[in-house]
This record gives sequence, structure tokens and C-alpha cells, in this order.
Amino acid sequence: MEQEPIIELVDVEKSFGEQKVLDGVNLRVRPGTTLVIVGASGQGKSVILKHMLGLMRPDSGQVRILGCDLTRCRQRELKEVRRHFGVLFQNVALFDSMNVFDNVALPLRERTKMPESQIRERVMDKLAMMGLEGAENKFPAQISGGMQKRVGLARALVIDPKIVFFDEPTTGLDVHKSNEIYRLFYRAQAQLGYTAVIVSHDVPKIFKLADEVALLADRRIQGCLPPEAFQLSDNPHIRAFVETTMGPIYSSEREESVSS
Ligand SMILES: Nc1ncnc2c1ncn2[C@@H]1O[C@H](COP(=O)(O)OP(=O)(O)OP(=O)(O)O)[C@@H](O)[C@H]1O
Repeated sequence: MEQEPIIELVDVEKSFGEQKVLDGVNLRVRPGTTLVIVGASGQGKSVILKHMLGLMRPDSGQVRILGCDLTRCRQRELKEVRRHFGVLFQNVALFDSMNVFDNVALPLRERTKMPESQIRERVMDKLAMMGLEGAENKFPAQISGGMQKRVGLARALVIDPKIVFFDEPTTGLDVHKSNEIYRLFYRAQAQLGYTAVIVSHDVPKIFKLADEVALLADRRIQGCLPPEAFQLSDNPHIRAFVETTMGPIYSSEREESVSS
């Protein structure tokens, strides 16, 4: 029997004034898996994330997360659901006036009543997980962009979230540093078991992290498939996306695999 989804969007529609951005978006994410949402710029990927985070409400449709319909629930229930979210957006938004330790400790201090001794343990554990031992007393301006992202990742994970949301987690990083973030993300997920939703333009590299890839085009999800099946899909939107982002080599591989 198929596992109940931890996140489910049903026929979500959203317009801004005259502009319809989402027109019947459907998505299901199974617990412990990683969904990568791709699509051309301006299609509405961030708008989908904002619906999942409860920061935007759809004009119609449902957004069910952790058993709660975010479109109907009360503020208190929404707050409870969001306690289980970890978030890393492209501009990491660390507080410049706080050192690395305090930046990572922030969600625990804001969302829990955990004693300081336990907070220390948790923060040091996540910093170690991100290879940031010894950086706890540094300020954001004193560390590199790659380290700042790792601090952001440690902060997103410090509450041991059930779901993490990443919007372009490697923007501004070179290939080497992006790979480092992906590796840390992968290891952390294996250890902590969270569900992840990632919006990214880093195709095809991001596919390595994905259990399923969803293409948003023409205001809908055109397909939500495992990466290999995505690359071989017959859906014209997906084919066009694969050819544009990954080059014609993938199209010829597709022809071969279809004819063999
Ligand atoms: N709060 C808002 N008010 C009005 N329009 C909005 C709002 N948020 C998003 N939009 C519009 O919705 C569309 C989709 O935006 P969104 O940022 O989700 O695209 P995206 O797919 O994430 O793009 P990118 O890959 O460039 O980040 C855009 O045309 C944007 O201008």
C-alpha cells in the first residue's frame, strides 16, 4: 500500500491580480523523501514553497501538511505545524550581530523551552555535522560564503525538523562549494530522516539528491517522477526542459533507451 503523503497539494490555484500563476497544482511528497521542483524562472516555484510554508493561501484547493489542511486550520495549528519546518533560503539571512553559535541556537530559543545546556549540545552537534567545529564564536562577516551556507543549514536542521524547505540552497557558490553543501545535505538527511522540498536551477546536479523531480510549467506540475524517468519522459514540457537544461545528449540517450 502506498505511504500516506506528508505533504499534499490538491488543485491549488493562485492569482496575483489578473496574473494566474498556479492553475490546478497537484503534488504529493512521501515521508523521508526529497522532492526537487524545477522550472523556468518566474513560473511560480517560490509561490508553491510559500503555500507549503503557510505564508500564502491559495485562492482555491488544499495544502495538506503533517495531517493539517493549511488552508482551513487556525493560526495556532498552523504555528504547531510550522514548528516542524526547517528553512534555508537563497540569501541565508544570518544575523550579522550574532555569532555563529547564537545564529544556530535561535530557532531553539524562539520555538522551544529547552535549557541552555541542551541547546549547547544540540548546536555543537549540528555545527560538527556541518564541519564547522571551532567556528562558533565567529561572526558572519568573518566567514566565507560557503561557511555561511553551512551555518544556515545547521540552523535549518537544529530543531530536528520533520520537513526542510530549500529555495536555491547553493546560489552564489562555486561548483566545489555547491557539491560540499549537497554532500552535507545528503549525509544529514540519512542521519535525521527528514522530508525535503528543494527548489533549484542546478540541473542536472540537483537530480542526485532527488527521489522525485517535479516540473512546474504552464501553471501546472507537468510530471513528478524519479530522476531517471523524468529524463526519459514523453511529456512535451519535460522533454523541452530536459533538452534546454541538459543538452541534446540526453535526447539521444532517450532515443536509444526507447528503441532498445
Ligand atoms: N506577492 C506577490 N505579488 C504579486 N506577484 C507575485 C508575488 N509573488 C510572486 N509573484 C509573481 O508570481 C510569479 C512567479 O514567481 P516565483 O518567484 O514563484 O517564480 P519562480 O519560479 O520561483 O522564479 P525564479 O526561478 O526566478 O525564482 C512571478 O511572475 C512573480 O512576479
